[in-house]
Amino acid sequence: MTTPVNVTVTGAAGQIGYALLFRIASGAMLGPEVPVRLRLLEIPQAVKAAEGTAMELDDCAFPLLAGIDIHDDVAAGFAGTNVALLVGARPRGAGMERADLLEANGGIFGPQGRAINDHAADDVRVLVVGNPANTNALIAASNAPDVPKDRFTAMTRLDHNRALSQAAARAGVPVAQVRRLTIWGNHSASQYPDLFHAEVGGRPGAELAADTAWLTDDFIPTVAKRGAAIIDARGASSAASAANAAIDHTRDWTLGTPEGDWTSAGLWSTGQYGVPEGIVSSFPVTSSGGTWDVVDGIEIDDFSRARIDASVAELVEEREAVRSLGLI
Ligand SMILES: NC(=O)c1ccc[n+]([C@@H]2O[C@H](COP(=O)([O-])OP(=O)(O)OC[C@H]3O[C@@H](n4cnc5c(N)ncnc54)[C@H](O)[C@@H]3O)[C@@H](O)[C@H]2O)c1
Ligand SMILES: O=C(O)C[C@H](O)C(=O)O
Repeated sequence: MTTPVNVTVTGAAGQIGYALLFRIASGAMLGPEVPVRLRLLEIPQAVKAAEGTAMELDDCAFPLLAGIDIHDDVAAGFAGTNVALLVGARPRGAGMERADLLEANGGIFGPQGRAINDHAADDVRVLVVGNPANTNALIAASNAPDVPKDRFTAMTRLDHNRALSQAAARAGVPVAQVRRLTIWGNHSASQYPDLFHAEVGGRPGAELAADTAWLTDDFIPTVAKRGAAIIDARGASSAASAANAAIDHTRDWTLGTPEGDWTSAGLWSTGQYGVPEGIVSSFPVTSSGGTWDVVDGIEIDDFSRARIDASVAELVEEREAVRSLGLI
């Protein structure tokens, strides 16, 4: 039997955790042949709820599920981990300023980065879902000096999937006929969903984007503010779609992206497309052999440049804030 892959999920007793764990255990993330051992990492108050989820996982009798461990200690939670999904984060509370949120999350992602550095497997791959996802990924990566920076990613796949769906609806084509869309920048309202290089129903995405009123007043804000719209409608942030995006991201990272397409992921910038080095920004990416590569050679016009720059400026500000707090 193949050796099980160790998958750690933080915030396992939360909403996203509940939508995520069963799909990982079913084989949707790493493939139908790969057994998984789940490590659920929670804060002490939520361990009992995680135990309930583990009971339900047992009750599914998933053939690929090789074991479940529950931890409230970061070192144990990441021991030997191959895939770490960092979902648990501190939500913004009433009266909390952005700096308070960054500081509270620094208290989570700094120690988790150090624990990954010291205890995870050599091939560890990390996806940060908990918000602010890009800067939390930056904090975790900065606290893991022995782990290559390209192993830390932030999730913008949900934004990417939202953009695919909006573009397909506009063109009246199935979502499978939308390819090569890009989310640039931050997983926040400043992100830039770029249709100009996409293909939609066999036609250039630039044809859809030529309707500037629709592009700027509808498509871009609908995608960028979708998270807030879901919170408004559900009274809670997106969970099943976020879990689905985490599955998509990790599956593509591990098994590769389809030929002729690309996707979006938050990666440690090495300066591509004028994005400053050392921030975690979303880029157009392909994956093969377990490595993300930023797609080369995309021409960026003035319209796109201004929007990419604005989102990147927000990431640089977040980096300065966490730097001044001593978190990186
Ligand atoms: N990147 C994205 O696209 C995206 C999309 C949706 C939600 N999110 C974010 O994902 C995060 C989780 O969302 P949710 O709806 O599951 O929240 P939730 O409040 O339902 O669950 C969060 C869980 O994290 C746990 N937790 C808190 N601190 C922890 C720590 N230090 N270690 C381990 N676990 C800890 C909590 O006990 C809780 O069970 C939020 O930050 C949310 O904003 C990101
Ligand atoms: O939790 C949020 O603030 C929103 C979430 O990041 C989302 O995009 O759905």
